[in-house]
Amino acid sequence: MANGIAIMTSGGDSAGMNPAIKCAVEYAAQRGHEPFLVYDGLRGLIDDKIVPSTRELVSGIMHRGGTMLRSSRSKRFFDLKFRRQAYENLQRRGIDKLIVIGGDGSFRALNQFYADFGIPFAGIPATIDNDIAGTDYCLGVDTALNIIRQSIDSIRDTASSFSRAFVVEVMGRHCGYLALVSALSCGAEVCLVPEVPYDLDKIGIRLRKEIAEGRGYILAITAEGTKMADYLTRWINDTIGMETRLTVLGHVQRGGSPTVLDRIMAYKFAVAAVDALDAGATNAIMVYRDGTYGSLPIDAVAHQQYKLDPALFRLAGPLAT
Ligand SMILES: Nc1ncnc2c1ncn2[C@@H]1O[C@H](COP(=O)(O)OP(=O)(O)OP(=O)(O)O)[C@@H](O)[C@H]1O
Ligand SMILES: O=P(O)(O)OC[C@H]1O[C@](O)(CO)[C@@H](O)[C@@H]1O
Ligand SMILES: [Mg+2]
Repeated sequence: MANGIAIMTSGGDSAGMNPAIKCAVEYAAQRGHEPFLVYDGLRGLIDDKIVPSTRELVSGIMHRGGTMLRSSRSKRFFDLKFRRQAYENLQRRGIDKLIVIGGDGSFRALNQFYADFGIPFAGIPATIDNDIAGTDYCLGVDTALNIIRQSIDSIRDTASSFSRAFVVEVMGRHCGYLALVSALSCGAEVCLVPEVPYDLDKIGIRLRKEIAEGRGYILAITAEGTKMADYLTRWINDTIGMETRLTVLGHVQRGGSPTVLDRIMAYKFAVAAVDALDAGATNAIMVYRDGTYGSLPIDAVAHQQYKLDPALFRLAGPLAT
């Protein structure tokens, strides 16, 4: 009987992927499976970049950011012809289960693959965007937040020294989670995210009043999904009358050594993924919700809209008005 489990990473890399790879390999072997590694994500699945894993291959990776398996966004995987090629690569090696560490798009890809060829998979949520429905946490978020925190703390030093305003754009695709948590934890004055309506007139009245009372500098955080960074920079400069600079943090947010939280979460998710496959799950996503680990069927995750935590939503209001 085939007992190969292939482990892969897909979509945007995030810190915590490496600890998840290591744990999945080691735990799968302990449970009597033959672990394989897929390099280059879905592209590698198609192009047969699949090797049996050994302890050596996954040693010394715990502290490294990104993914040692590398990742990709593959147009070809949308095409059945290439998915069939991927299936044949797995079949030849006796691989009958997959663990995918990635985001919602990667889960949809593997769900399509399951519908085509019946290869069960378990998904481990890993994306700095924290935009996966059904889970409060995705691997990489804490590390990204710490990098953003460090950057904003540094920007505050120069903002206060020069009595300037700074607009800082953070990643997150359509999700405002990174921006909002960063704004709250860094004490920003303004935060614009796609999920929360904002009112520049009210923000203007508030900032002018604070400046009249002695405010010397301003920190404003925007989520990339608002596409407001350039406009807000000009608006603060011209309307509020404070010299303003823009910093787009960009891909620096995706790198860095995983934090303790990301390492521990990676282990929990990886063990849960192997256990879920052993228990007969066919397309389950590992989740962490209200302090509890569990799994959800793919439809409750990849085809649902992510919703911002209502408590965060309420805290965001004062920063957007
Ligand atoms: N319906 C689908 N059918 C086949 N392949 C798909 C499907 N949806 C997504 N994919 C594949 O999954 C890849 C990864 O998805 P995506 O680029 O959205 O990243 P992600 O996994 O959501 O991670 P992140 O959002 O953090 O970058 C896509 O580039 C594409 O190759
Ligand atoms: O790395 P790429 O392909 O430029 O994609 C950037 C996107 O990926 C993410 O970093 C992760 O999904 C988003 O926050 C960002 O919009
Ligand atoms: Mg995604």
